[in-house]
This record gives sequence, C-alpha cells and structure tokens, in this order.
Amino acid sequence: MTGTNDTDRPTDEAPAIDVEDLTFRYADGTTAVDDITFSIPEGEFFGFLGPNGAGKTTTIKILATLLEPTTGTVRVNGYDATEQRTAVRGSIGYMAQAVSVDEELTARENLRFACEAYGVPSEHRDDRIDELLALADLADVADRPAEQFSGGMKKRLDAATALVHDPELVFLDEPTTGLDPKARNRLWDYFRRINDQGTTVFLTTQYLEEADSLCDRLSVIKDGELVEDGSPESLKRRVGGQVLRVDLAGDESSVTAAADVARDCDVLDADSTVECGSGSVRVTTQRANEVGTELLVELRDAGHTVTGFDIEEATLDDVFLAIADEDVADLDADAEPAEASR
Ligand SMILES: Nc1ncnc2c1ncn2[C@@H]1O[C@H](COP(=O)(O)OP(=O)(O)OP(=O)(O)O)[C@@H](O)[C@H]1O
Repeated sequence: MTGTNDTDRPTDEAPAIDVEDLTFRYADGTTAVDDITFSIPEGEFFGFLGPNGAGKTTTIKILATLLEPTTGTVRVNGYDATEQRTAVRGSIGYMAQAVSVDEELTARENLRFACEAYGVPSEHRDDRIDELLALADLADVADRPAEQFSGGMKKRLDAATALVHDPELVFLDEPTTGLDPKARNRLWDYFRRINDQGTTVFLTTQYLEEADSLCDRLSVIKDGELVEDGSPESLKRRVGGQVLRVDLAGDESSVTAAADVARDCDVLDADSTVECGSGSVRVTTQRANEVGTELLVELRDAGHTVTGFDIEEATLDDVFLAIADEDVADLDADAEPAEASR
C-alpha cells in the first residue's frame, strides 16, 4: 500500500524505526544529536545507552514526534515523523521517566482513562483493561487506588497505560530508575512479556545490567554521535575483550613490579591494558588465553609467585569505561559503523 494520507502506512515491511542523517539543534545552538543513522527491525528489544547529556531523550522526543528534526529523515512504523505525526503517535506508546498515573484513581480507572485518551473503541475497553492488568501482574489489586501501590507497581501500571491502544512500538525512558532489585526484576519480566507478544521495545537505561539482560541489540550515543552498535555480547567482546587476573604473593611493591613485567611482555598487543588490583594484576586483552600462558612464564622467570589465575568476561561496565576514555574517532576506527545494522 502506498499513499500520502496521514494514516496510510507505506509498507508492512517497514522497520519499526528508520533514522537517516538525523541532526537536532536546540534554539540556543546546542547540537544534541549530530548526524545519526540507525534502523530497528520490528519486534526487536533495542537498548539506547549513553552518559548524561548524550542525546538520548532528545532522540526519543524526535521519534515520538514531540520535537522536529533540524535535518534528516525519521520514519516510525513506516510513517514519516514530520509529515504523518498523528499516525506515528497512534502507533507508539511512551513511558516517560516520571510516573504519570493518577494516584487517586484505581489501577482499573487509570487504564480506563488512558483508553479514553487514546481513543480505544468503547466495546474493546473492558477486555483490553483486563488483559493489561494480567500482563502487569496487577489483577489482584485492580480496584485499589494507586496511592496504595509500591513504586514498582506504579511503574508497571504506568507502562500498562502506555499500551492500551496496543501500539506496535513502545518507548521506555529509564523505566526502572529508583526501584529496588526485586521490583526491577518484576518489571523486567513484564517488559519481556510485552516484547514476546510482538511489541518492539526501545529502552533507554543507565543500568548496564538491565541492557545486558533485556536487549537484543544496543547502540551507544555520546556527544550526540552513535559510537557503538551491536549485541551486548559483541560489544563486550569488541571493546572490553577479556580480563585476565593474576593473583600474586607479596606486598604492594611486588604487585607493582609484576605489573611492569606484564607491560613489557611481548605478547601483549597495543590495545591491552594492565592495572594493579589488591594482590593481583589485571590485564584486559582480546587474547587472554595466549597472553596468560606467556605472562605466567615471564612472571615466574622474574621471581614472582603466582597464587591464582582467572579469566573473566568483560562487562558492559568495561565497555562504558572504554567509551568514556576514548575519543569517538578512535572507536569509530575499530567499530563496524552503526549503519552496518541497517
Ligand atoms: N531545551 C534544551 N535547550 C538547550 N539544550 C538542551 C535542551 N535540552 C537538552 N539540551 C542539551 O542537549 C544535550 C542532550 O541532552 P539530552 O537530554 O537529550 O541527553 P540525555 O542523553 O537524555 O541525558 P540524560 O541521561 O541526562 O537524560 C545536552 O547537552 C543537553 O544539555
């Protein structure tokens, strides 16, 4: 189907999100988003990460048609985000950082209110509300006022209100900030169920463990530019590699001396780093097994006593530290360009 009508969806094959050469400049001249290109297929659980001020919220607001691109094109569920705003809005749900449930209303009343706001046909409302109460694990407390709910229950209700019109795509902007681990886990289960039912999820989060656990793919934005893109596993491999930990007998000065031996070790490549821990030396490298064997021999020859040895997989925290430490240009040289996922 093709057409220019505001509600025409150009093609069923369109990706959930298709962004090309997007730049956004605020009125004061701040370039918050700087020429980014990326695409998200339907059904993906996508994570958008970046430090404070990187441009995440600005990007979400553009995708949700709350801001207009300065330059570039943005299509959401096949609709143009500038020309077909009403259609984009009807096809997305948006859970903002701040909870927007009405505390005086019950869970069911909050959902009924959202159904009215989103124009859900009245004959479908009761079924849709029951479905969402079950999905959000709130059926037992459906008729209690939200003011009696815990923070996690309010967040689950808030996400449910963003889903009443059964959107194809939902934006979750830092949805678990401030929750305890148990509440966070229940919310994660809920998000997985939403995604399992076919909804594309666009998540921003500061919690790397959350991104690692939920997302099929991650993009990292820094200073308005996309600097990394890939599965959590591929990012950990590409940026962090593996961490080789060698435990040593002796005091701090012998650990420092052992770190110098490691730095001089011929098998270490230029990208490896060597740090001193308490009673151990930590070497970050892409080839931990090879490096480990050679390093142990050199340490023994230099008179050090190795008491333990372990290889740990890098975490997304290591990825983030590496990104904070490097210039965008350096990472770009190593990384597959973000467009490669298109
Ligand atoms: N209304 C505004 N006017 C001018 N500059 C702004 C405005 N809103 C945001 N910015 C700037 O744009 C850049 C990107 O901000 P944005 O809020 O998109 O980042 P973010 O990644 O969402 O950060 P956070 O994680 O802190 O929410 C920052 O430099 C920010 O200071």
